[in-house]
Amino acid sequence: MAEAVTGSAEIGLIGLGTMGGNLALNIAENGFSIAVFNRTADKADSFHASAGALADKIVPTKTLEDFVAAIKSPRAIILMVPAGDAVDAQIAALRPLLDPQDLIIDAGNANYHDTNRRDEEAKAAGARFMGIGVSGGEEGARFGPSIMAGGPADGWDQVGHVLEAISAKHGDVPCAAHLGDAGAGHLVKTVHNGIEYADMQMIAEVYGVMRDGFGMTSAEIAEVFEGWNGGILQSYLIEISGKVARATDPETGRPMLDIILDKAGQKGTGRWTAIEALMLGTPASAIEAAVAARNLSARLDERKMGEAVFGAAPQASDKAVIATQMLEAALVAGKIICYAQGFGLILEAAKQYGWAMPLPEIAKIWREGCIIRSAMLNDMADALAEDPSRNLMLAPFFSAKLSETHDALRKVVAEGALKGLPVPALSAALSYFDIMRTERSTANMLQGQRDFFGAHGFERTDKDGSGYHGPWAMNAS
Ligand SMILES: NC(=O)C1=CN([C@@H]2O[C@H](COP(=O)(O)OP(=O)(O)OC[C@H]3O[C@@H](n4cnc5c(N)ncnc54)[C@H](OP(=O)(O)O)[C@@H]3O)[C@@H](O)[C@H]2O)C=CC1
Ligand SMILES: O=C(CO)[C@H](O)[C@H](O)COP(=O)(O)O
Repeated sequence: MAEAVTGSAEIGLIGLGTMGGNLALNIAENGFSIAVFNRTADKADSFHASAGALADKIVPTKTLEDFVAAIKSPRAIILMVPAGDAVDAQIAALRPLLDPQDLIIDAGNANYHDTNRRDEEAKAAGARFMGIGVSGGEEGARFGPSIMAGGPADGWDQVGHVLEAISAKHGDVPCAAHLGDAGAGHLVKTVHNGIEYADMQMIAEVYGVMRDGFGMTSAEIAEVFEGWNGGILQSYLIEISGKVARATDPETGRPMLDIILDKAGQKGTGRWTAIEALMLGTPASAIEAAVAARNLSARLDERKMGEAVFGAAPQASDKAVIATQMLEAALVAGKIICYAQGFGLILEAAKQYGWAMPLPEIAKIWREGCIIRSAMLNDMADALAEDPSRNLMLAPFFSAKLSETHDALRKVVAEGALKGLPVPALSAALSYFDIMRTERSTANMLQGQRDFFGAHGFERTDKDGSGYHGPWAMNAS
């Protein structure tokens, strides 16, 4: 175990990559002295040397022992390394050097089940651990991310003021909050990313209708996104979609979008969201469709073979039938539905773990700094404050918006189906909407089938109770 206080740095950070380096500069710029350490140890010195006026606030260290010794006790140490084994290995290397009251904070994109486990392991060892989700990419980390914290309340008491200071601000309200115990912060970050996947996918789908259906150029599409960003869809993702569509390749002079290969990467958080939704039995079909679309995009060779066998599907779509205003309305509907699914998933997980998850607070800390920041989150915060357990699409503001836009969503999905323009996330959102407004669904047939082949029993519409069987029991084969 380490000796008592030797250092003066107010906080420590391990992992000077894209996120960690920028977060460390942000912390220093906000007036907190910070000790830094990196696996490739020389990076700490080069980072320090390139920190300019902020160098005074940064203590570079080359061994874990020196790093730990440089931090004021009780220590708070942020890890910004890749999720999984790297986090466990870093914790294992640090613990023997720390005092029990010291706090390790995993600020990477962890699977919240890992965070729950690490929290239990820390508690069993009499130590303290927090998991915080940080969103905003490189620029957010440097100038103000959205921060979703989970872990012991005394951990938040120790570092909350630093996290609030470095976070993005909505007006003067920090986009950082303590959301619950253990993995609560990482769960919320994961769902944030799941929503991010769906939002991005739906934007890509309407881009596809404009490109392949309407035959619009990238510049024309950029103009549409730029226009939408001045309206109800105002958001970081619409804004950057306009910028991506507007950009030209410096090498060839061609639109960037014509140069970028159509194979989407993924680091796993969208998939974690979809898996979690399935495990918790809560519908997140728009998010699942977005994950599946990324998986399909990666199968470029198979897609080429498919095109060779069946011919390219997209056919021209009549702009008079599907105007760009209709695409905008379809995106509004899809967006409301994917957020309804995301917040529903958070609510379900919170129930399972007994976390008093503050849903309106989550919408508030997503208003700035993070990748899914948008004007609509303000209205979502208000709607969730009215009733956090109600499906978001039933809140009066959003039910009115959906009533105005679901017809456009249907027309876009129908046109996509007719013209071979894939719109899987918008289509999943539409099916969710249709199912969620149908009192009498078709699951009576499923129950009949289950009872027929497995005597699973069903409930009746005309009597109370369960475990009823149909007249087919003797005939089943
Ligand atoms: N990039 C983004 O937009 C966002 C990323 N995140 C999350 O932040 C975390 C860091 O991501 P990012 O900064 O982009 O990643 P980078 O690849 O830029 O940096 C990774 C850092 O972790 C260190 N590292 C890698 N492997 C190990 C290991 N086994 N043990 C100790 N240190 C290790 C690297 O050290 P070395 O220099 O030696 O390689 C480097 O400092 C991830 O969890 C990521 O998911 C969260 C939000 C946004
Ligand atoms: O957390 C993030 C943004 O919020 C990261 O940028 C994340 O890497 C994005 O996910 P993916 O790489 O799977 O697209």
